[in-house]
Amino acid sequence: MTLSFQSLGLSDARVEHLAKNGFTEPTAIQEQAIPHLLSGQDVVGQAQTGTGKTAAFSLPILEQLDPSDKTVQALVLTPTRELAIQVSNAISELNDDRRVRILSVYGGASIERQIQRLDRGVQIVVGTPGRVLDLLGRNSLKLDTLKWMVLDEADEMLSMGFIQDVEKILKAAPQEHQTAFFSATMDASIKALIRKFMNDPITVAIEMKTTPKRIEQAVYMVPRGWSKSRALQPILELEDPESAIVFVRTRRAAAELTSQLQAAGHSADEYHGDLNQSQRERLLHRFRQQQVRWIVATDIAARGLDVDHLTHVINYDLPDSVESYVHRIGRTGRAGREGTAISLILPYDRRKLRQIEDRVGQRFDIRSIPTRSQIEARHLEKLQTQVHEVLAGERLASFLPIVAQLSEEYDPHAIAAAALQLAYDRIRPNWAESEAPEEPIPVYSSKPRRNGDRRTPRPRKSFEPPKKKRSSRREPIGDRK
Ligand SMILES: Nc1ncnc2c1ncn2[C@@H]1O[C@H](COP(=O)(O)OP(=O)(O)OP(=O)(O)O)[C@@H](O)[C@H]1O
Ligand SMILES: [Mg+2]
Repeated sequence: MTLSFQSLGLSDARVEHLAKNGFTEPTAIQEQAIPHLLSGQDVVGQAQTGTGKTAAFSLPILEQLDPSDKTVQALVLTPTRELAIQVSNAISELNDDRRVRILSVYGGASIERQIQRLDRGVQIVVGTPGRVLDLLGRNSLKLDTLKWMVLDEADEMLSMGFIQDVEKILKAAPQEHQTAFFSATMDASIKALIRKFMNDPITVAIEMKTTPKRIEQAVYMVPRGWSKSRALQPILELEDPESAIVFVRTRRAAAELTSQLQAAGHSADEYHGDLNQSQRERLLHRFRQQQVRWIVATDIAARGLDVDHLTHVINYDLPDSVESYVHRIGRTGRAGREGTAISLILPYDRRKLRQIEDRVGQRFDIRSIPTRSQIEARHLEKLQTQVHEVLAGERLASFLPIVAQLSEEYDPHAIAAAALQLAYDRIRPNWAESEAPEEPIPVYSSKPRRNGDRRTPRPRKSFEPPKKKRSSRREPIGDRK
């Protein structure tokens, strides 16, 4: 049974405001976390990507903060700048009291302007650790009246790359405050840190062992002797993504693949840490406005981003960690929508793939690169769906006189087929330039699996890092050259 927002302890006015924003029923994490947060407890909240964790931690803060007090009462830390902006926008949308001021603070943007805003009085600050520390150091941000501290993407924030900054920030907060950690992934290694930073926390965990069912996950093997960029082409022809994030490992790979996609006439742009902050924000804005269809990104886009029309996530390169896979694919299939996640693999990726399978509790069947006839069939199927939609619409009537005229000479079936041919020719790939094979290319395997393929998936708690080289330290979300 789903509870209402009201029964969770939120005020009538807030519930009404939520309904206006399309929030009629709480999601599972909201249902379970909000009452604990309202009662003053520390909370560790784990729930799948795209299930409304932002509102789960923001609503109790908005409900209980004192709007007449102009000092900073809540601080939310996020691992990336764009996430700081997005979360502060989300909180602003949930807020209906004009006295409540929310500010995002992050690097790459004018610190003076952020200081001015803080001076004028802000109750909720959302920021990246680096800039928050900078502002604390200048005494522009003061935390002595802080009541709530939230780590969004907590496992990332407590990873080696961020932990020292986070500790310094926590030291600046008063003893008495409420702490909340939220993420879609929390591995066992952060338990000790939770004990260190939290006061008898309650853990609210929802469906942690799997990824959202609404995300269809597909894996393609790059054929022997093919480059990945060549293999990507028939996949894009088959899927024809409305809107996609293509994840690559390095900034350089992002730039290269973007150039290739653009040269082939696609609407694509690159998104990574070599861009300056205003370029990053501008691109994300164009992507949200659907002015760019595909972005080629490093892992700086893996966590938290909420772009509602995103239909596809493509792992051009597999991520380094299983957590990152979960977050990347979670950019699609949000808030009850459907989405598709596609991964391209090479034979040596099989081990990593196995770890991903264990984590998401699913075996993937490895597909070979789409053939021309598969692509053709998919396009015809799509065309048929579109014809159904057009038949249900009204604009159709204006074409009827042409049909009447043509039917003096031709059979109506032939006329319909001719119109379909015209439509199909516009959407089908240009086969002369296509890499799509005529015949399926067999998926090759390096070694047979030792225990055969019959193992049932066993969800695992966390990712086992490969034995060599990598230590348990993880880089902060950033990206590689
Ligand atoms: N109760 C609700 N009713 C309708 N939509 C909701 C509700 N709660 C959240 N949403 C919407 O769901 C989307 C995803 O929410 P959010 O970004 O908070 O997910 P998340 O759990 O933080 O995901 P991630 O792990 O990827 O960060 C947002 O667009 C948000 O507006
Ligand atoms: Mg989130």
